[in-house]
Amino acid sequence: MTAEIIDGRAVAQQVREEVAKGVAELVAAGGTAPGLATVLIGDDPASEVYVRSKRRACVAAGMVDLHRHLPGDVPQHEAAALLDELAADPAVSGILLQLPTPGHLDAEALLTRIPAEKDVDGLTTANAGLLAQGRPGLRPCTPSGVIELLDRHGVPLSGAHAVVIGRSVLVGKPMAQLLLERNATVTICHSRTRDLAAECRRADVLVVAAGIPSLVGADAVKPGATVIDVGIHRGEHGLTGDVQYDAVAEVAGTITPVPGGVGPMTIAMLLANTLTAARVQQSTGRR
Ligand SMILES: Nc1nc2c(c(=O)[nH]1)N[C@@H](CN(C=O)c1ccc(C(=O)N[C@@H](CCC(=O)O)C(=O)O)cc1)CN2
Repeated sequence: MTAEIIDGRAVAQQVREEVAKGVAELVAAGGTAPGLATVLIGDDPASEVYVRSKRRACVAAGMVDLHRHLPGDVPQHEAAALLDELAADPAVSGILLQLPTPGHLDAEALLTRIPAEKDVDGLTTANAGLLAQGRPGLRPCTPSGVIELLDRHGVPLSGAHAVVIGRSVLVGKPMAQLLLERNATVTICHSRTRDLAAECRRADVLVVAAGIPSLVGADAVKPGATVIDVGIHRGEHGLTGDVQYDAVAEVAGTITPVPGGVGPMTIAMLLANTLTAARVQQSTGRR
């Protein structure tokens, strides 16, 4: 059996077109084009690539690019002051602090400067709390992109057994909560999980966000399962994920590739969140 491949680039393009339409409608109705402030600190090459893609996507969707770049040795109080300035600026609908930040900075403390309604990355304590309580809020981009991929491919979640490998604040924990919100039975696995392969074999939907190249092989996948690979690793053979793609594609029913799977959805969902944030701010007169 060879798995159906989920084309993340195609779904991301659909989402981006829908967002562009939403922006045009907002402006036609007398609103203001959403403004996205990406904040990049330092010159990590991968972060530069991601932020450039976010800025291009933002402009292509009809939004205003309000990017800010700080030097890698910026003191904590200056980075915090920039976020405070963006938080107070009515032209800024959404703020995104690109992660990771340089080691001398306390990224968690910086995130607290972002108001929940402008937190288009869904990473503040306020939005994480709303998600944990099952209340509306801005959701982290990568896990909400995974849900979008599953929905648009008709993968049933209610009553399904979902296994998430990874417990990061960026992906694993919110992923598990979003799956729970959709009535999946969710198991979270991590580095101390005993017999990882046995846990994974119980999954109808397996989301791998471990950050370990080729961690999941065919022995860990139930025949016909949906396998979503969130990992991304740069090696001599190009980009690879946390899943042994060729072997797992022989067992799974549906699978995401790397590249071209979850990655493009991260940027598409950032745009969707920015439009949502702008709509809420403009409808409540906060802008
Ligand atoms: N503040 C944030 N920081 C980081 C996040 C995030 O969601 N918010 N996620 C990652 C990196 N990331 C976005 O920032 C990201 C990763 C991958 C992709 C992507 O499109 N990947 C492509 C391959 C692109 C390439 O050639 O490198 C793919 O998988 O097809 C987009 C965004 C960490 N930091």
